[in-house]
Amino acid sequence: MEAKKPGKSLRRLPKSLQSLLGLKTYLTPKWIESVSHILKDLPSTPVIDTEKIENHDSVSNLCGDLAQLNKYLNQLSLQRRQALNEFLDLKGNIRVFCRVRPLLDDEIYFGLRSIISSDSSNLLLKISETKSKQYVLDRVFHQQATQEQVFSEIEPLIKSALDGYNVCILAYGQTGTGKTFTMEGDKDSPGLVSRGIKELFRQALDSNLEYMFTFSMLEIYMGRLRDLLVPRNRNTRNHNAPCLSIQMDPNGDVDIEKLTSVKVSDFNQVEKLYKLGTQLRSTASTMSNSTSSRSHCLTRITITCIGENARRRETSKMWMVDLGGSERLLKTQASGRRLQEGKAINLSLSALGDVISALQSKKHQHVPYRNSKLTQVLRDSLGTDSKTLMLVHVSPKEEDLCETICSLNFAMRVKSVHLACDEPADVRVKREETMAELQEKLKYYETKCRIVQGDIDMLKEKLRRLDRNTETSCISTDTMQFDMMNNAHNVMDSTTNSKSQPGFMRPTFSSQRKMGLNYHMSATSVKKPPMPSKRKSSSVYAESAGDFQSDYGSEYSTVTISDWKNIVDDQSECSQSASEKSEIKKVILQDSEKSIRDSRASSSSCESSNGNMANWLDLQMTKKTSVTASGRTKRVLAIRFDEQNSSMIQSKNTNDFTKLNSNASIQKKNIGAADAEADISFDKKAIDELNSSMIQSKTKNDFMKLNCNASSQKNNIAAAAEADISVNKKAIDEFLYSCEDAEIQKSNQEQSPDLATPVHIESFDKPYLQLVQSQAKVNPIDQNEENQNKKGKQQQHPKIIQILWTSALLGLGITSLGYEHDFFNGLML
Ligand SMILES: Nc1ncnc2c1ncn2[C@@H]1O[C@H](COP(=O)(O)OP(=O)(O)OP(=O)(O)O)[C@@H](O)[C@H]1O
Repeated sequence: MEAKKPGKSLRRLPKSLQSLLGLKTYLTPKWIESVSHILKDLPSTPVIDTEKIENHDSVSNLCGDLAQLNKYLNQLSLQRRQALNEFLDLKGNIRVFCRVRPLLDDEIYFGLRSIISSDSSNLLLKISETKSKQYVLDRVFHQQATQEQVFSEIEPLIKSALDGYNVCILAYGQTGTGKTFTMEGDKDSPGLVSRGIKELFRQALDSNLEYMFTFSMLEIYMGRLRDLLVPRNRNTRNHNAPCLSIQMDPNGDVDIEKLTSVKVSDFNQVEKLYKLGTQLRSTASTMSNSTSSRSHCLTRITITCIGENARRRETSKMWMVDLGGSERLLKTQASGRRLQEGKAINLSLSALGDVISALQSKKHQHVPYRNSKLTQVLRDSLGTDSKTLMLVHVSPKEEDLCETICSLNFAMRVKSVHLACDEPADVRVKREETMAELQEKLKYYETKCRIVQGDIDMLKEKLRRLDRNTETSCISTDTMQFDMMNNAHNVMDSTTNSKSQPGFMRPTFSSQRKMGLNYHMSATSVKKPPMPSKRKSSSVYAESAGDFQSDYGSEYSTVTISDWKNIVDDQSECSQSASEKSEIKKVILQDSEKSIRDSRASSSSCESSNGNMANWLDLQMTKKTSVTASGRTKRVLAIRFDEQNSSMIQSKNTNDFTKLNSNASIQKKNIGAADAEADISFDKKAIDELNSSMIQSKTKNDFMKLNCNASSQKNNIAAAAEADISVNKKAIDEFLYSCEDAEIQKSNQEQSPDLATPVHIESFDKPYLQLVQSQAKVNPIDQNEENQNKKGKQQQHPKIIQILWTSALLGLGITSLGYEHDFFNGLML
């Protein structure tokens, strides 16, 4: 059989024997002499596992390269960011686009003709047969422009949002001109919200940084802010829903109290939430539009970059706003509630125009944010330090001419001053040249970033492969040694009178009794190497939720969106996915809410940490009283654990891998540590730990690779265990048969009190030999490992090592028990 390379344990042998000699006062001179002989015969230099060393060499080289590349990538990213920011500054931080709605089928049917013609930045409006008016905008999308084309102009803003800028995209226009179509889109042509968020996740994945996203949705209906991620009763949703309030935090950031924020990690999660939110939005049939939006719908995604200081802000926001339709109230002949709604929308749109105009002119000291809830909410995302895009929608119909002129006048009011006709031609040319240069730079940096990122990924892959190899060889060698020692440990377990001693050196139970040492032995006294503490399954989220809990003295209830879907609007739409229990809502309730809830006799399920949706909905309906409470409350939604797993499968995160990898190495070390106090069952625990740490991971690659590591470890451990079991059994057998002297194994002493007295091998009769062998067979650890992996590969130790070890063990046992004889001499080869 092929001899296995000597590993860690053999290298440690001299050291162990040296420390053995340190106990010479307790040992007989003959024993010392024998051990000294063994030492002399040992190779003077430690045996080196060259394969492992080579690996480590390459690993350290690769790590060095990786660090350099990461540094370079960070520099490139910074330069890219600067170029982008300059580019957007030149383009204007507040830009105004115009989109012309195509004539709809019924309009074509009735022979209506468009009064608008356009090119990329000019719009010509036919006012009469003889008169036209021209408008110059940052960009004009003609009637046939697709959603993709519109989105392509928005893309740079997504990058800015990831770079830490607040971004605000607003769809403005007369009712029925296609604002909702642009933002929401339909099944075949999704709108800007879906595309924007998808792109956000894509770019986040491509970058070498780690991001955290949360999703929120609210509407401003008649001056009231309402959470669109909180279900409301269908009949009362427009009137009795709780109203959120706006606060400014000390940094000047807007904070909307009680607004639900859902942590999201992929687009699918966002899509579900967005669909739910839009279903709750207030709409009604008007003369202009059968499903007219009667409120402003604001979708927010917050982006937090973990461990990156070079961003503009630690947490940035991207707002995507579908504004309510502007309308001439006289024309719509609205009355009652529709009239009130129309007035509220027009007032807030006018306030928005004032704010943007003030920001654009840069002459105003005062920006009138406080004039409407809309501008208060968007305050920190409309300023000079943010990127704003206003998409003005117009109708091509002649009958809408007045509204179109109003909308375009609004666009002129808010559009960038530098694009006005009064910009001198030479200034304009210069600006355009600089922009073109910056665009080139941007392209260069982006390509370079991609190439470097590719190199980094390649190096990481190499590292993983090397690491796996190292791990495998480490485990297969060390575990084998470890098991061997473990068997020795079974033979001669010990107390901890000298922790620095190898386990096998410690006195046996009976010898301690003989020596009168205070000895307590129990199964639990066997020490295990330290285990990494088990983390909660819903890692980051649970932690943050815990913080909220302590901050606000509140408690959670949990609601699944499937329940929610069943209760909230549109049964038919929701039923399709009603069985998907995808998200868990973790809501932190304030004390007032809690007391209301507690007082409800039937709310037992709500009181548990996993309250059901019906109770939660009930709670929403009783909130009329609770919203007046002064205490601050946060609502937080978390994605269900299995959903997180699926999302982590889709994400790529190098930090996680490193963390997990280091976890894995800890485990590996623990597994590999040839400590006689450990046992094989620890390996199984270590694997469980490793598996649990994998579950906490957020990345597919890491998950897969770690899984692969874990299984290879499992296999290795099982294989090594099996090999060792057989090797050890064989060694014991051989030793027992070939040597004339031996001591009874400690395990036998413990398990058979009548055998506790040491017995010479001379006195071994056949039944005793059978007993020793059967002990080895019934050793539960061995049995377990054998059952675990019967197909594991057999591994061999050089016979000499086995004899040396066993000699040392038995020698110590015998001498410490006071038996002196020459058996060592017989062992010397
Ligand atoms: N670019 C477009 N291509 C095709 N259809 C469009 C386009 N823009 C709008 N429409 C259609 O016009 C109709 C009205 O559009 P939409 O509801 O989006 O208008 P709106 O501005 O949101 O109205 P409101 O302010 O009342 O909510 C819808 O049927 C929509 O499908």
